[in-house]
Amino acid sequence: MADVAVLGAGSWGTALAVLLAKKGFKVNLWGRNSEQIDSLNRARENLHYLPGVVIPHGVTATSDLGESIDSAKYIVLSVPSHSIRELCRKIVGLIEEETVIINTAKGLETDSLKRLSQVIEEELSVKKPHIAVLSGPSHAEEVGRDIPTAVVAGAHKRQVAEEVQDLFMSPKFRVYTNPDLIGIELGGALKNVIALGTGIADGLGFGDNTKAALITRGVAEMARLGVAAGANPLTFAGLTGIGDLVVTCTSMHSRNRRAGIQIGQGIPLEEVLANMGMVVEGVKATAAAFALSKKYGVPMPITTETYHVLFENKKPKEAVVDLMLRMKTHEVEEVVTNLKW
Ligand SMILES: NC(=O)c1ccc[n+]([C@@H]2O[C@H](COP(=O)([O-])OP(=O)(O)OC[C@H]3O[C@@H](n4cnc5c(N)ncnc54)[C@H](O)[C@@H]3O)[C@@H](O)[C@H]2O)c1
Ligand SMILES: O=P(O)(O)OC[C@H](O)CO
Repeated sequence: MADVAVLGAGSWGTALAVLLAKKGFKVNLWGRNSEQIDSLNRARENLHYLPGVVIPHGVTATSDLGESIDSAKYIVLSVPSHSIRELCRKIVGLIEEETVIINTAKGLETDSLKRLSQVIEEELSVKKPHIAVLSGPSHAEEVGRDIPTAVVAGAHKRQVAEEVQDLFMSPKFRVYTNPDLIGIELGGALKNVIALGTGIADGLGFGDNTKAALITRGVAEMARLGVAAGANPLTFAGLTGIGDLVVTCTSMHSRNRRAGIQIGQGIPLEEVLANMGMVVEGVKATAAAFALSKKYGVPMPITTETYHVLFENKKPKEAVVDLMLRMKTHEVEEVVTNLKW
């Protein structure tokens, strides 16, 4: 019997499986592609998604979903956000009431605009498992190589968040807890939108001033939407807000930033996505965030301009001019801080 089943054998699922196996847990890693799974078991390395990281023998990879779950108490979801609902429908008959489902995907459901924990809760409602999220600044390439990293576990119940904290916590992987699921999940999804925008600015050849402006004004619009949706604004000042923004907007590991750079250089979106070979969550998240900003009546200028560039063929340079010259305003918003002149 496995202790943990990690569903999704891409970069993140593999890195988390490696981390848990190094802690001594028996881990089953499920991937839908049987050839890739066979290769992973043979080479003890995920050659496409996480090259150079040795997979310990505590990890057993399989393409059989039922076999992977194997009565595991903890199930980690590490597939792209657009496939979370479909995966939950497949596992609902395989889990127990006391199972802990830990979502690690960062995104929103594009049609319903729901957060992923809401999607999971809906699909698994007959079993009522415990649901948690794990999020924060954490590139698989670094976690797989034991580079010190700090993230956040969130859940409605403190005891569940603390269980997840204990499960993952290691000398190289520090886990905090936070009850603010709305803030954690919106932070994880929206930072990818700002990273695309920041990448576009890099692709246009702009500098560090531009990046600092986009990161800082990015967290302002993320928090503004978060507050309207019921989040704690302070969550956006934490690891799942500014922390994940910094790592995604500055690192060459980030697929969202790299995709943005290419778009800024004039390469069409379809071509960029076709060549990436990995998920670029920020593209779908941009459409969802743009719709949420309208739904809540919250201005999100960077998200809006990123949406125009990605989906309406607006020239990135024009988007920058429109951002710079939009209606002048003051910096600190009452909605976030209650500070008034
Ligand atoms: N890579 C990271 O550093 C990192 C860190 C934190 C969170 N995340 C999040 O984890 C999630 C997964 O990202 P990733 O980096 O592992 O992506 P990836 O592109 O590296 O791998 C995705 C994996 O999911 C599989 N997959 C795709 N569609 C599927 C479907 N419909 N059903 C089942 N499997 C499917 C692919 O075959 C692949 O194995 C994303 O939401 C991402 O934002 C990634
Ligand atoms: O490679 P990205 O842009 O999907 O970012 C990966 C992680 O979310 C960073 O925390």
